[in-house]
Amino acid sequence: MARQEKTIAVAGAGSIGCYVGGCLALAGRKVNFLGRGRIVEAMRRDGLRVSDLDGRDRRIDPEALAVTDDPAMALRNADIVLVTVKSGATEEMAALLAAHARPDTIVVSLQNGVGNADKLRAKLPAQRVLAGMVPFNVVQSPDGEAPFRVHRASEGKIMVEEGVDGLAGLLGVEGLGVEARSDMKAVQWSKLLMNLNNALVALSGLPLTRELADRRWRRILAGQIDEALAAMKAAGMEPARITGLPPSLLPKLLRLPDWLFGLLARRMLAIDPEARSSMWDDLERRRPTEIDDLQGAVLSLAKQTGTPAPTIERVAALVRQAESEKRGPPGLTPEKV
Ligand SMILES: NC(=O)C1=CN([C@@H]2O[C@H](COP(=O)(O)OP(=O)(O)OC[C@H]3O[C@@H](n4cnc5c(N)ncnc54)[C@H](OP(=O)(O)O)[C@@H]3O)[C@@H](O)[C@H]2O)C=CC1
Ligand SMILES: CC(C)(CO)C(=O)C(=O)O
Repeated sequence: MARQEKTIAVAGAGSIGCYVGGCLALAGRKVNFLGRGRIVEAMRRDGLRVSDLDGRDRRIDPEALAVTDDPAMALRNADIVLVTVKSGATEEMAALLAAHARPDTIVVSLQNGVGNADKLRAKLPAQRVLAGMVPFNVVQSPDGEAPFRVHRASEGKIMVEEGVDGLAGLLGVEGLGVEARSDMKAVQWSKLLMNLNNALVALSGLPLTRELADRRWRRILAGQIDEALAAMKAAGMEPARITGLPPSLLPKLLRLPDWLFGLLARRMLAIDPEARSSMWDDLERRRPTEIDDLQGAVLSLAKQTGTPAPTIERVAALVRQAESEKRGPPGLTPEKV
């Protein structure tokens, strides 16, 4: 795949879309950002700042950015579309792609959850749709900071489904490691285990490092992971190894005393102190969360396989309550969960 001539559209210019698209644009790739509202206005006015916990801090001037809220303009000449909207907006984005993207466009879902690539496939029979997985957290600058900044707050390589020659090379640029994988379903289920923590960060309101440093929160996460692993086992599914540790050992690691966990999980804890979770971002902005696609996906599997999942059910109920109250992250203690 010849790199410089390809046009890459970012469908959903938010945290992940602006970080990934920003790294690609900085590397000289042609990038169209499709976004809306506050972020489109900010990027048009002041450009984009892209930083990371490895110390990179780079800027793109507004004149060098192709940013629009017009789907036709962003999508019609795209060779690759990276879908970076939240799960609840996937169907809407799929309809825009069906209307505006070329049949030979390759669509890559860079979303959490295990069902978004399939939702896109169902609406886009002509296009090739690949699943992807983003392991790192991205923090957006607070409202009013200029230029709008996206900061990669933890480590890890993006994984994309194999099958399109040169795709990992096209997307793998400075600040952005990309690996092609043949086992994306197993990768996504494994990421889902990590994402069971998004809700705990959202309910506590704590930064990820502080939440993970507290064994009381880790025990709740371990309980959710145990339930998810039991449901996956009953369904004959094995989550992939995407961190240094086999997924089956995660609950054991999480239940260790704080001092030992801190020692053994040093790599896992290389996280910016500002990082929280994308579900915390949603409660903070009074938006719908991805609870149905994260805890909800495990609950569906648990129901199908007849395995109990009381911890996940309770966490999901608390997130749904916070979502409907629209008062932001409720700041719960582990005892309240
Ligand atoms: N944030 C993170 O650190 C991580 C996120 N992920 C996953 O990546 C995916 C994206 O998350 P994230 O980047 O946080 O989400 P964001 O909400 O930050 O970004 C999505 C953006 O897409 C915009 N959007 C939605 N629909 C449209 C549309 N029809 N046209 C134009 N713009 C649209 C949204 O605008 P509006 O706000 O107006 O709706 C929003 O700005 C999720 O599945 C998430 O779970 C994975 C790893 C880490
Ligand atoms: C924090 C992280 C990287 C892992 O849970 C994430 O996927 C998210 O915020 O959605």
